[in-house]
Amino acid sequence: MGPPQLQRTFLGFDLSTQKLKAILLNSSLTVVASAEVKFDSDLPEFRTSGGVSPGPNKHEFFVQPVMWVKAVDIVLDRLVMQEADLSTVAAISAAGQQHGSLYWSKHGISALQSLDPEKFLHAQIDDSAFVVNRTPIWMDASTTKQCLEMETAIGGHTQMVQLTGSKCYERFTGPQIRKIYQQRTHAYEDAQRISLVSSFLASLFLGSVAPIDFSDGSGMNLLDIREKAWSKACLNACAPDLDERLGQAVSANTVLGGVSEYFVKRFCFPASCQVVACTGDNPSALAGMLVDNDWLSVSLGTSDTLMMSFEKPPNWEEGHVLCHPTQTDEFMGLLCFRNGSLVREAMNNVEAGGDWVKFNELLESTPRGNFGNMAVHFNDMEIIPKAKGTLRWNKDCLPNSPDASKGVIKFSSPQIEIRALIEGQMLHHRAVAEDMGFQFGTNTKVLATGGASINKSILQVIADVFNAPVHIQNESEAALMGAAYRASYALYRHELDQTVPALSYRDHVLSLTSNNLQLVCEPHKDSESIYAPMLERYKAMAHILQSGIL
Ligand SMILES: Nc1ncnc2c1ncn2[C@@H]1O[C@H](COP(=O)(O)OP(=O)(O)O)[C@@H](O)[C@H]1O
Ligand SMILES: O=C(CO)[C@@H](O)[C@H](O)COP(=O)(O)O
Repeated sequence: MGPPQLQRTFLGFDLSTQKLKAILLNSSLTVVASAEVKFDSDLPEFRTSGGVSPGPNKHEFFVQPVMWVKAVDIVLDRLVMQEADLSTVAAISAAGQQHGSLYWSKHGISALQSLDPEKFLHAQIDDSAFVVNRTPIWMDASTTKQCLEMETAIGGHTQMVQLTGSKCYERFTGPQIRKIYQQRTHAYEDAQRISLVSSFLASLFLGSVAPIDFSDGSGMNLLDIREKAWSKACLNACAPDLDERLGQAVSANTVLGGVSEYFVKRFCFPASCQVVACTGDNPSALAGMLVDNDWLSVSLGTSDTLMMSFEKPPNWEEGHVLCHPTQTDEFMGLLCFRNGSLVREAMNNVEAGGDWVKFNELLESTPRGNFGNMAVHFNDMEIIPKAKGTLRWNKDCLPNSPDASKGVIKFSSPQIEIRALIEGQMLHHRAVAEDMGFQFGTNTKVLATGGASINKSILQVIADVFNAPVHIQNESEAALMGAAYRASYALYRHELDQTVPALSYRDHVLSLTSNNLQLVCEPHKDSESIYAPMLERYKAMAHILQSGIL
């Protein structure tokens, strides 16, 4: 047995749309155990599809919070079954899908503080712990009215962008809270505290309601991202007495306190184990990627997201600017595309019987550029641009031709359908990233993560459309790794003699582990000549879909 410091482990979680994942890293930040709980298949009693349920009204999506609590019970049991030694865990942190909100009842807060280690968490943090049992998540797009009201109240969307880094988006937590306040006023009044999904996980481990961190807090249209404090104007525009329900926001590097006695007694965590502020899954993915500012980070989870670091917030009113999770003086740019994996999955089911190997064979059997066939599939209302519908163009369709808005009904083969989907998705992502100010150039490198990043055929299309080499890390789950890395860094800062200068987050992590980047795909030489004109055609197609809903 080595010295105690070398026996310490760090536990990270990622509560994303479809799963709860856990990872245990040793003192050299290498994986020693991992486990996951898939909501649809492991918790069928909640009847989710892709981890969520549609609400009764258009664009409404929700989750029952108890499902997430139950998933925590199960994932910890699964770690123990793998003989993970939880008595070595020095610090815990987590990532959570962004924007979702949980509304704690008075009873829920006292239950958190007095958990009985003889019982499951879900038997104690049950429906009565929350005043809203069908809690909105990021897929919910039903708050257009509240967005307008909030922006109007603070003087328009430019003002909202200046303050919070984003104009009001339907899924952002502020408009969602306002909807609860307006439509379920009693529930809002009874809510003692409001958590994000990330700070909810921190609360379970802490045994009291945990603060929201600046990065995930930037996805609410409530935080002043420059001042790193709730904006009074935005709070007032949202709902009354909101500051006391949110509590003070903190840096993602904050050690919040010791783990709840429940985990010490039930799972043998050491009493010294510290809980570190949790953050959103996208900021956590950026933290897990350990890359510098030349890189474009691409997460292919349920949503496709692009992430980049900025020293100063870019001047664009679409997209999102968040407080950076690890470089505390900097910002991160985030673009989120709703029509990501679920659209690919639907196409895989129809055209390749749900078999990704077959899907890839079909994708690879068509040439780059797809003989001039292109498609845009916004099955659900896309976030940027706000557009819905499907449009297929063959080589003869031109932006000004009379049938441009109808396009063609179906392509002649599954091969063409599949390539048109993947090329169309990546052209969409590139066009929006360029609008945000990301410059694709000879230095650009892409790092891919998330569930679909194991698919090399899709990564090759990204390399070609972005005209940049694509890398992956050894572990395909950057958000999860980021959670455990941050736990290690915050504890290092917490224990550091204050007279000694602290290493940066990246230097700390890289002093313990290597980055393990693997180059997986390089762009073909003719890529730019093929995809530059297609980018213009894509823009015309997206414009047609966008005009359709205006
Ligand atoms: N081989 C594959 N090729 C393409 N997509 C895949 C593959 N394996 C899994 N996926 C996609 O990954 C998605 C889940 O990614 P994940 O990052 O776990 O999601 P989340 O973190 O949002 O819960 C699934 O919706 C699935 O479509
Ligand atoms: O809404 C956003 C980001 O703004 C989503 O990216 C959610 O954070 C869900 O993440 P995944 O489960 O798709 O990783």
